[in-house]
Amino acid sequence: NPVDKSLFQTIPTGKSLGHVPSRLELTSGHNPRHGRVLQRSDYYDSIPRGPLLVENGETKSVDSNEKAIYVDDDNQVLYLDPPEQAFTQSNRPHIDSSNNRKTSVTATKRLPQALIIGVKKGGTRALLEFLRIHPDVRAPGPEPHFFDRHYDKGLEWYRDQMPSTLEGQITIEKTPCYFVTKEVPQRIYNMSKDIKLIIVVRDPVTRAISDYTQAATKRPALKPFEKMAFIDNTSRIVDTKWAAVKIGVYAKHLEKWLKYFPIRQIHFVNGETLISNPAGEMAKVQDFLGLKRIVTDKHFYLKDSRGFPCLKKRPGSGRPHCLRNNKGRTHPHVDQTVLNRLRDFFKPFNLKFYQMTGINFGWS
Ligand SMILES: Nc1ncnc2c1ncn2[C@@H]1O[C@H](COP(=O)(O)OS(=O)(=O)O)[C@@H](OP(=O)(O)O)[C@H]1O
Repeated sequence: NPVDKSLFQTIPTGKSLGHVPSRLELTSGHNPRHGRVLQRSDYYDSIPRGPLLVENGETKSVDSNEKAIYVDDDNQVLYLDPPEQAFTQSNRPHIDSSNNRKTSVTATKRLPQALIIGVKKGGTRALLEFLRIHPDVRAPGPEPHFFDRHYDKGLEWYRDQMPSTLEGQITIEKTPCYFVTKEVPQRIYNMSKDIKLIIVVRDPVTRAISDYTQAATKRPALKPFEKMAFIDNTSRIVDTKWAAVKIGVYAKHLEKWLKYFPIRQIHFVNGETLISNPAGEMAKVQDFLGLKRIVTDKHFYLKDSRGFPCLKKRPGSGRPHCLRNNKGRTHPHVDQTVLNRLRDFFKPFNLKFYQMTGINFGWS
């Protein structure tokens, strides 16, 4: 019995889910967390459901309604999930009840086959949200931070952070810190040497200001950007130890990845073009992942004066969806001489990066 995979994306629940377990297993049995026997007839698709609160990558149940709340690294609420689609008695794919075994669908949690590894403030959230429109892509909302923070929890923990996928669907996650954490390339290689890696890059100077803006939102007493960027303001020697600067030396970080992965296994997304021409960048990403080009310009609209592209329809709800206001923050004014000094600093590293990738990003 072949199953129409589109069912998994399009069927609305049509009823309130009420307070249901956050995850239903495909097999019946006792769920220690909820202390009851799960029946196959409850929900079949094993999509993680609310009520959930996801905080710093941790998932907790909450007592409110059936919305999932995703928060970003800086603890800003990203979005509230609408009730997700569920299979009901009438639209559920066929199950062979005689031997109580699934015959036609294998929805199971798998380790990722692709990762968005960086860069922080490059546009990684936008890329992930755009990819999630694709019916053959599934991804967790929060950043798992497995290879940098939670590696000691093991691969089974990591797998458990992933949504269930059907045969042929790609599991992907994004954790921008991976790109700059020195242990990570080898750890990823040990999991899968064939994994596809995606890096969203952006002019390192604006990236640094974006990073600073985020930090200053959390710590209003933070020194001005100009004071952070230089070891001392008279000599204007760039403080290469400051993370906002260090992350932008892309060539140095990339060298570490190339010890484990060939360059053809890494796809570079132009973060600036992801804003000005999202469909163009998405076409290349879909090609790289071996996906049919389903996400196209018909999925986007330009929202407002900020000029960021938004989705016309969010999967699940069908409503328009823009990234929250913690993306696209207004940057502070930075003195032109400071910008020039930083541009000079990054120039040789940018040129090296263009050589390594074979792409001229045009930042210098
Ligand atoms: N469609 C859309 N909507 C809103 N924002 C967009 C979009 N596409 C890219 N961007 C840019 O993404 C920047 C944030 O990057 P990340 O998502 O990688 O940040 S984070 O590392 O996960 O915190 C964010 O940086 P700032 O503008 O500096 O806030 C945006 O410029």
